[in-house]
Order: sequence, then structure tokens, then C-alpha cells
Amino acid sequence: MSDPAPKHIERELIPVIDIGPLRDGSDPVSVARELHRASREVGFIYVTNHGIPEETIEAARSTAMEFFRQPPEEKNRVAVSGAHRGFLSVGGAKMQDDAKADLKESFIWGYEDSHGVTPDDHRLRGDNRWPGFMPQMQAVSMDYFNRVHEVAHHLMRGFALGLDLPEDTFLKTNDTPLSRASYVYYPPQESASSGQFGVGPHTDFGVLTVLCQDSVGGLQVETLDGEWIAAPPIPGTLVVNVGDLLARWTNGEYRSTPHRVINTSGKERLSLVLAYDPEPRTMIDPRDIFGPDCEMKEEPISCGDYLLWRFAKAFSYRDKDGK
Ligand SMILES: O=C(O)CCC(=O)C(=O)O
Ligand SMILES: [Fe+2]
Repeated sequence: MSDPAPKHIERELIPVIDIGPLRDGSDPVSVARELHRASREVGFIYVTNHGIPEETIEAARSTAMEFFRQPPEEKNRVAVSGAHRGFLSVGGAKMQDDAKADLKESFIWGYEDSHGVTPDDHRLRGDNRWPGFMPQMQAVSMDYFNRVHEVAHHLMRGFALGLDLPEDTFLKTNDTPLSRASYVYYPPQESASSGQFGVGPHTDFGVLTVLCQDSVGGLQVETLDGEWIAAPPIPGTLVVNVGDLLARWTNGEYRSTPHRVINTSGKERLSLVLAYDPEPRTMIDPRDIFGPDCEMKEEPISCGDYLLWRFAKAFSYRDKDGK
């Protein structure tokens, strides 16, 4: 196992990008260029001026902590469903076949319309599992989801512009996205010397991840040189990273970067994570970007099929065929 201590606390390697001019339309192309550069290099980006009100983030955090503080039997009333919605207790996620199970607990929910309805056109989505004992959780969580999803949309427009494409290139099949959000709780851990992680080294499966860290720290990112560096919290920022599907869509041009969490702060840590994905039928096809003659490193695949395959390997509660 590699050394769990990060080599440097070095955040210059992970750029901080102000996405205000992309969101308000005043200078989208300059932002797009910065996003493009970062995605080809470290694959991780801090973004400022994301537009999510502090109160929305605070409300999501306090709801999440109220949920995690419930006794296990209460949380298990909304235990994760076959559609990957609900509470996933410690041990449910394992990022590598030979790894110890992650220490984290999470609560996962996804897109629903304003009537609370979720499409059931794919095995990785179905009704959200809102706990009856926390009546405010649905509204608070959906407010956060919708806001952070808007940030993901702006970023996807930015990535398209950065690749010299029309800005809607990645957003054509996006009305009912497969995106999921999670509240992720990390208890404090003594050290990682025994190969135990909050979340073990992994790349994210989907298109894009938008993470709201708290002030505790513990996220580490692997650089191109194979060194683990800390990605410490920076107040007012979100952390964005390229996922495997965006790397595949860009024929490997963008980098889906391994990362992990080791929470040795002595405090509890809470993350709000959006895994952004378009509709399941969306074909992830590099020819959308590089034209019909592109020499593809991997075959086109639908977003939904790809995620089913990856989920089957990562979550012990799922069958190996993804059901
Ligand atoms: O909590 C974090 O900082 C990272 C979470 C993460 O990597 C994930 O949920 O995929
Ligand atoms: Fe991740």
C-alpha cells in the first residue's frame, strides 16, 4: 500500500477558478480555457462564485448531520434500495476488490421533479427514500440538489466551450438526469496505516463530481507523478473533478484523477457530493467531440450501461450483474 500521508500540503497544483464570468455570460470563454487546462492536467479544480447560497449549504449540512445522528435502526428504515437511493451504512462501499471497506456512511438521493416523481427507466434510479421521521429533509435536500446541479450545468457548458464545441454539446440529453447526490459522513480515524480509509483510492465513475467539503480536511488527490497531495478546504469554494465518463467522452484527453479521504483530524467530517450524469440513454461517444474520424480508445457506451457495470463492482449490496 502506498504511504497514506500526503507528501505536501500544496494547493497550487489544484487551480482555483472563478466561474462567475461563465455563469453570468460576461466572459465564458476565458473560464472555459482555464477549465480545459485543469481538466487535462490535475483533473481537480476549486471553483469560486458558484452561486449556491450559504444558507442552502448550511441547511443541507444540518439536515445531513441530524440524519446521521439517528440510531442505526432509524437510518435503516430508509436503507439503500435496489435503485441506489437511501442510507448506505459502513461497509457498503468498497472501492477496490482487495481493499478494506470504507469507513463512511452515506445517504443517497437523486433527481425528482417538482411533484416528487422520479423516472424509473433505469435500474440505478427510482423513488428517493425520504425518512418519515425528518419531514424537512426532502425539501432541503432537493433545494441543494437543484442548486448544485445548476453549477454542474454551467461547468458542462464551460467544458464544451473549452473544447471549441457549441455550449450545449454535453447537455442535449439532460432533462431527467441520472445524477445522484450524497451526504457522506466520515467518523474520525486514528491513522490509515492499516490500509483503512474514509473512502479508499478511487476514480469517480460518472461524468463530473461537484463536492462541497466542510472545514475538516482529509481529501487527497493523486498527481500525474503518482504523489498524493492534500486538497484542503478553501472557504467559499466547491471542488470539481473529472469523472471516468468525461475522460472517456474526451477520448482520454481529460483526466479522471484518483483520490481518497483519510480523516485523522479527530473530528467528524461531512461532505455534500453531487455525481453529475446526463440521462441514462446518453451515448458517451468521443466522435461528438473529435468528429467521425476520431480514433477511439474505447467503444462508445451509454451512460446508463457504464454506470451499472461500475456500480456492480463497487457496492457489496448489489449483485455482480448490477441488480
Ligand atoms: O468526501 C470527499 O471529500 C470525497 C468524496 C468522494 O470522493 C466521493 O464521494 O466520490
Ligand atoms: Fe470520489
